[in-house]
Amino acid sequence: MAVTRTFSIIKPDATRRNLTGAVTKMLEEAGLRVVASKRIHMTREQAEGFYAVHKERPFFGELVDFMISEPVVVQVLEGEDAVQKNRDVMGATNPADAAEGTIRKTHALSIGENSVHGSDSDENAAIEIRHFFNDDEIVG
Ligand SMILES: Nc1ncnc2c1ncn2[C@@H]1O[C@H](COP(=O)(O)OP(=O)(O)OP(=O)(O)O)[C@@H](O)[C@H]1O
Repeated sequence: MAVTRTFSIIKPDATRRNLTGAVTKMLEEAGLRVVASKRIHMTREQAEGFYAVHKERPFFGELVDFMISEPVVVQVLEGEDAVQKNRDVMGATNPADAAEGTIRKTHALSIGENSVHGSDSDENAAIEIRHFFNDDEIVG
């Protein structure tokens, strides 16, 4: 299995509750290494651009409002099969459906306020990483 990278966001419901460290610990314990990390307050334009694929979904406005409500922590994670490893430790989108021991089961509040984002493919990971990080900010 190859060492790859994925992109993660610790969402406002988690940063607001001082869970940046707790969430990062779960990512690290799952075998992912944090090779870049920064706390940012997304602009509306950034959030709308990032979630453009969901533009037609009924929850789009709510999702954008939530993502800009408080700062987030954006991270690049590295590890064997990083995209899948991250999605496994995140758990299902809806915390009610998430497996025991996952980040969303442990910390998420609802399907919207679900504590973390993780890329869903290697291709999207590369696009999302470029959206938020310059090459010199990533130290592997
Ligand atoms: N029914 C819903 N109501 C409110 N918010 C939702 C709903 N469905 C999804 N969302 C929000 O939109 C995000 C993107 O939805 P998607 O279906 O791509 O989930 P995901 O792939 O598990 O999450 P992400 O892309 O954030 O990792 C979810 O993480 C959640 O915050």
